[in-house]
Amino acid sequence: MSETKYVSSWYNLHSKVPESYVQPLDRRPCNAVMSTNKTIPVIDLAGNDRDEIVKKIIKSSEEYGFFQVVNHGVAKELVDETLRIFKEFHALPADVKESESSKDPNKSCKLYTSSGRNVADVAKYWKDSLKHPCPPSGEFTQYWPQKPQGYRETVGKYTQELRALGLRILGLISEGLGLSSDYFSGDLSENPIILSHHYPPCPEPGLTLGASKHKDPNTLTILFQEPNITALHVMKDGAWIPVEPIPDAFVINMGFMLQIITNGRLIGAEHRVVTNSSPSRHTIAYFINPSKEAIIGPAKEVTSSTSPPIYPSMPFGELLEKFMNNGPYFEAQFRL
Ligand SMILES: O=C(O)CCC(=O)C(=O)O
Ligand SMILES: [Fe+2]
Repeated sequence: MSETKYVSSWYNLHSKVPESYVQPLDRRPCNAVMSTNKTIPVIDLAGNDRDEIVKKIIKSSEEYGFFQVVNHGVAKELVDETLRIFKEFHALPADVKESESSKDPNKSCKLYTSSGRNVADVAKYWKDSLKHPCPPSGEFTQYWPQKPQGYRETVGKYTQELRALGLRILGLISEGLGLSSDYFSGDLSENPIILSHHYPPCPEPGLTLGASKHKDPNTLTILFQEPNITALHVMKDGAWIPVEPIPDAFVINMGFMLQIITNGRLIGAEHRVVTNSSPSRHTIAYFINPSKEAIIGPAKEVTSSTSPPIYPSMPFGELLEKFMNNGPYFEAQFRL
């Protein structure tokens, strides 16, 4: 069974995309409206002018909900090694991947395939993803894969570094919004998870998607994209903007929780992933997630009598369930 389960295992046996992977007409990349002149802002985190960096981060997050960072301080060797480990993981025999990713009976760590995120999904997606928690406490590490060799050590180091980078960026965002500098460092960032996505080559990229149009259900995402392949698109003003990979940069995007916390000022932008006829594409998504109990709602510092809360407050666990169950219809329903 596992031999045929993952897209990575069977994609090269077909010259056409199986019917269940063909998207409805209005979602196919071949029919998409692409933006011809916009790009996602790039921010140099090593710049001397801190105020300028803060301003750029806020402006990009208001306009696009996305930006890229360069000179972010995470060692290139560590990023390259982590990407190599994940690529090797997806290239392992299916039964090995399966046993390496199912050590926790509660399924904190899992390898899933072709699945979308919500009720709006009608066709399958051209990808396999490995996902597990990576909290600073080290809890759950005993359930992480042990293959390829060095997985736990490398992914452990990577997730520590990305946590520091994420908190640094959230600190800059807090500064720009008038929140305390440690606003996000407690239960709003307690439960990070890491996802390793593999999008194999696809014989008919015009018909399929690697990931549906979605907003991330978290606070902030730090994405590393394999160089030289463009496939991530961000929605702005009714058109898709491609996010070109920049060597050694990270893509930063606001999650829907940050949109709520900032009372709609920063956008949890919609994005999607297309496929390519070659080569294979790998990405690493680090999700900063609140604890289940953390109360998510507009921060009092960003609301006032003239700018009242537009969203209710509730525990993250409850909010996440509503978000996942209602998909794209959720946001309109959720507004006060
Ligand atoms: O792989 C990508 O380019 C994006 C992945 C993504 O959007 C996600 O994990 O939420
Ligand atoms: Fe996403």
